[in-house]
Amino acid sequence: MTATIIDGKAFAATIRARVAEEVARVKAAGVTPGLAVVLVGEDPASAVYVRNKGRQTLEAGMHSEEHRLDATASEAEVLDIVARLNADPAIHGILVQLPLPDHIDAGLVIDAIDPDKDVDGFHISNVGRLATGQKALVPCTPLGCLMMLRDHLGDLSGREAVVIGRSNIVGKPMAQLLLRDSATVTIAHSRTADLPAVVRRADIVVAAVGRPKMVTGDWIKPGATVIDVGINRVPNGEKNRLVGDCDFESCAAVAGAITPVPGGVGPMTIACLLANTVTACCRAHGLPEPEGLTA
Ligand SMILES: Nc1nc(=O)c2c([nH]1)NC[C@@H]1CN(c3ccc(C(=O)N[C@@H](CCC(=O)O)C(=O)O)cc3)C=[N+]21
Repeated sequence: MTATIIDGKAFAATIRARVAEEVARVKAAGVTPGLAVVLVGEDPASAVYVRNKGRQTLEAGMHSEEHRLDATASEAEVLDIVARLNADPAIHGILVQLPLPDHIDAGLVIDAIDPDKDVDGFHISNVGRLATGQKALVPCTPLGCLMMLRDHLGDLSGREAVVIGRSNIVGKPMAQLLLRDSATVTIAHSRTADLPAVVRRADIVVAAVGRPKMVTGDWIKPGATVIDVGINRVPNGEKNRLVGDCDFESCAAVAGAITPVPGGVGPMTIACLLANTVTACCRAHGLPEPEGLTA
């Protein structure tokens, strides 16, 4: 194995330490950043995420609250909670955990969140602000990926980046961020002709498709930087095991650097959620924004 392992877990800990410093600064100015998470029903895949998020929010010195609703809750009930959180001055960040049950229109709920409290960056106005280069709240997973890429590679300008996956949550905002850093960006997806050949051009590969071990070493240009966003649960004896969208062993034999799963992108996502909450708090109160924690 030749690739450098990009330790997202360790990097995320440094980001959280920076967030804690910023929280202390903001508190000294008389405000405590607050994050509210809304959960509808039980999604086992999200359980670890929710637990870690709540703990790390408190560890950073912020206010944290969880609003749990039954899986049978109506759309109106969810919209009502969002409206109350929008109006609550103690709350600077609102995250509605996805996926929502089928009977609730997720687009409607997301667009009901005050865009200035939308720490997921999923609201249509944050999507538009990012795409047009205005000040936005940026989705946490792509933001975490960008931080790791900048940390590892420095300047991204002129680099060939291939994003595999076109979701609104990862693929599209990732492409926007890479473009803003002047990379040459290709978005590949399930209909891309000769996907391996497209990926082989890339200096930067971001895999966000949700298919275990889909990307193999023969797709990777020697020395490329590989960011594996996939968090796939696959059966492993009695228990489940987490694997990424990349086949780690074969990719690591060719890549210059690669993120592991677990311990790569996942912890950075949570760190960026905390960072976005502090950023949103500073903007709401006209305080200087944290440096190095935004895109
Ligand atoms: N509105 C919304 N925003 C989200 O950002 C969002 C969401 N809904 N729904 C669920 C997914 C999932 N997600 C994860 C984040 C971090 C880890 C994470 O920290 N994973 C660790 C360990 C996980 C483990 O051990 O199971 C790792 O990869 O190392 C996992 C999953 C955010 N999501």
